[in-house]
This record gives sequence, C-alpha cells and structure tokens, in this order.
Amino acid sequence: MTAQIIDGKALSAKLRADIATAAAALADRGHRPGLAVILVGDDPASAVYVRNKVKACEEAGFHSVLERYEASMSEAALLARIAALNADDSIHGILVQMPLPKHIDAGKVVEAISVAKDVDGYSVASAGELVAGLPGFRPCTPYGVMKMLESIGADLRGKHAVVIGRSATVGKPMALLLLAANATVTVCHSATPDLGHHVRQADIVVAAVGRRHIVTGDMVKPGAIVIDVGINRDDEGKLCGDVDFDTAKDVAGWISPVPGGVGPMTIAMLLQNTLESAQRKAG
Ligand SMILES: Nc1nc(=O)c2c([nH]1)NC[C@@H]1CN(c3ccc(C(=O)N[C@@H](CCC(=O)O)C(=O)O)cc3)C=[N+]21
Repeated sequence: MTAQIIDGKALSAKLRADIATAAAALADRGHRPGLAVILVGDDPASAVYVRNKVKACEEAGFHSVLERYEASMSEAALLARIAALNADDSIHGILVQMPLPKHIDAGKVVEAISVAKDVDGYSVASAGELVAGLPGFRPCTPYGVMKMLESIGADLRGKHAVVIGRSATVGKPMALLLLAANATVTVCHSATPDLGHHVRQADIVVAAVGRRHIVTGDMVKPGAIVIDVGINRDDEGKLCGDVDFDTAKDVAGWISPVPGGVGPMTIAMLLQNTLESAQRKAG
C-alpha cells in the first residue's frame, strides 16, 4: 500500500486565496488586515521564515511590517516596540519570531503583546482560552494540522491520536485541539520508554519532536494518518521531518511530507488569525 499525500502547500494556497478574498472585503470597509513581524538577530533560518510570512501577507493583500533588529537589542527596546504596535490601529497581529537572543526573556515579550493581537496564540491568555474551550487565537501549527485533518475528511471522534512531543507551541495545544474534536489522545515525549508501543495503536500520529526518523514504518498502524511537524536537516543538509517518510508511506493511509506539509499550513493559519483579528475589530 502507498499512502495518499496530504499536500500542505496546495491546501495552504487554497486557504490563502479565500483569506485574500475576505481581506479585500475588509479593506473595502477601511479595515485592511495588518501584521507586524519582528525579527531580532540574524539567524538565517529565522530570516527565511520571516520573509515567507511577509510574502504571504503581501499576496493576501494584507498590510505588513517587517522590523529587523540587531541581536544586541535590549529587552526594554523590544518591549517599547511592542507597546507601540499594540497602540497602532493599522496592526491586527504581532509576531515576534522565536527564538530570541538569550538576554531577552521570551515569556515577558509574549505577554507584552496585546491578547487581541496575539495571532501566534503563544500567550498565557490564549492558552487558557484553548483549555477552557473559549474562542481565541489557536497556535498556528497545531491549528494548521487540524485543517489538514479536516481537508481529508478525517472523522476524529473516538479515534486514537498519538502526539509525540509536548512543547507549549505544538505538542500541548495539539493534544487539546484533538481532544476538543473528541479523539482519545496520548501524548508521548522524551521520557516515554517505548514510543513504538503507543504509536502502533494510533489512528492519527502527529510527530512534533524535532528529531529525524523518530517515527519509522514499523511503528505505523496500517492505514493510519501520519502528520509530520518536524523540521530537521539530513546529512546532506536537506530539510526533513521527524518521520522516516520512505518506510512510513508504505504503511500509512495518509502522510504529510516535509517540506510541503505542515510548514506552509502554519503560515496560512497565521494569516487566518490575523484576518480574524481584523474582522473582530471591524465588528
Ligand atoms: N513567533 C513565532 N511563530 C512561529 O510560527 C514560528 C516561530 N516564531 N519560530 C520558528 C517556527 C518555525 N515556523 C515555520 C513556519 C513555516 C515553515 C515553512 O513554511 N516551511 C516550508 C519550507 C521552508 C524552507 O524551505 O525552509 C515547508 O515545510 O515546506 C517552517 C517553519 C514558524 N515558527
């Protein structure tokens, strides 16, 4: 058997086209959605991601602002920029690219962003809204994974989902979103003794560890849906996920590739959250 591919790149393009239509309607009413992206330091991978986000904004007809600062920027200066963007009526979403230089307290920076503009869904308030089942901004990566599952018509009720990884931005919110969709959820992590034991029972596997080949074909239940959130480099420097695609694709029913899977969906959901922020403000 060969799995069907969940094409995140194509799905992202489709969602972004719909977002562009909605953005144009808002712009006509004087509420063009606006996103501010702040990059501190010169990490080359971060620079690529940030450029992709700004490009996606432009394509969707959003107003976008990219602010780049030296790695030596003080925490106080960054907090002052956030305060200015919080007060800027043309800005509906603020994204501070992670990771930040070590001398800056990332938690403090995230909490400085107005909850109404926290389109990353990284703040404690946004996390609380997710736990409570209240409306609010969902973190873009797990939100994108849910859209991928929806796109293939996956019925999650009563299904066993295994999430590998427990980060605050992916693993934990992923588990909560799957729970909200009535899946039975298992969260595995670095202290889980026998990962394969859990993954073999999964109807849905979401791998979000950041280590190559953590999921191999022998761990996958035949027909399962395998979503790969990992971003790693192989020995030749090529982008690859957490799943050994070549062995898993022969067993899975559906599988998402890296690149071209979850990454582009993260960007689509960032635009979706920014659009929603602008819509809320427009009333
Ligand atoms: N405040 C904040 N919000 C984030 O959402 C955030 C962040 N910080 N820091 C870093 C991570 C990573 N991230 C990615 C988004 C898109 C791709 C993406 O589009 N990847 C393409 C490939 C891009 C390439 O060629 O390198 C793909 O998978 O097909 C990847 C990674 C967002 N992040």
